[in-house]
Amino acid sequence: MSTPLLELDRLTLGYTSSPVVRDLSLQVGAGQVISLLGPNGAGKSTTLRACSRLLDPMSGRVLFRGVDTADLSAVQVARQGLVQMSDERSVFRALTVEEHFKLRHRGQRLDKTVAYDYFPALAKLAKRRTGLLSGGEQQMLGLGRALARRPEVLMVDELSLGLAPVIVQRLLPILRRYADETSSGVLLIEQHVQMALSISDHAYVLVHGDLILDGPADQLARDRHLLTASYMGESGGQHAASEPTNLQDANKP
Ligand SMILES: Nc1ncnc2c1ncn2[C@@H]1O[C@H](COP(=O)(O)OP(=O)(O)OP(=O)(O)O)[C@@H](O)[C@H]1O
Repeated sequence: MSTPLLELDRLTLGYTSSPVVRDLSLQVGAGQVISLLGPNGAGKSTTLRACSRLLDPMSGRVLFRGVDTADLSAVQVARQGLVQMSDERSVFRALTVEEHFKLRHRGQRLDKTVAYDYFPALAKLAKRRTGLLSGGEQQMLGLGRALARRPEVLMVDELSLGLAPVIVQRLLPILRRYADETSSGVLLIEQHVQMALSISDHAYVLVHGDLILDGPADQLARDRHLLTASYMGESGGQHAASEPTNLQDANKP
């Protein structure tokens, strides 16, 4: 198998001496959309912080294109293409949509043609001040700006925050298309679980910092009971002492 674009290798993370994510291994391959699911406080955002180099691992490694990122700064990993959609969410209300693409992002140029290709509606709104955009349009601009950085792995934490499900349903497939068309990877945190699974190849479920379950997204989408049970900590054992349930392994003869 080729080297994954992003690999978390037995990652343990925390803010104090007690870890909030334990021994997490996960992979994002070229052209894959991977969901990281789990209830509130499970450690999902903490995991993305470590990938973005905003938090040093207590143990374990984050590898980008097979290279340990431990010696890289947050700006360096982002420049190399491991990008978290974050501050793109905030818009400058007095600037137009077009003007947002002239702003560099931590020194990186934005390619507005990429954003307009994925969101033709943005091109039509180019001259509008962003203070006058709807919440969905602002999120479109945020995602458009993240894609305009041409990430090799894009990490998205709760695209749906504050948005109506119908808008999320329109935005999420863009991530699928981006992965398919550019062979980039996407690592997605999303509370709309079924919507996330519908665009994902594979999903991992974290509960209280432990990987409880992982498997092909279509299989998890079909087995809602297993997914619900995992959120309740009933699948594969509750804490690190037990092995996580891997649906692919479980199905091997
Ligand atoms: N800056 C911080 N300092 C100390 N503890 C933190 C910090 N940020 C998060 N935590 C704690 O780490 C744990 C995991 O939080 P995290 O935000 O990663 O969870 P999450 O799965 O993303 O949750 P949610 O879905 O609610 O966003 C929680 O117990 C949280 O209170």
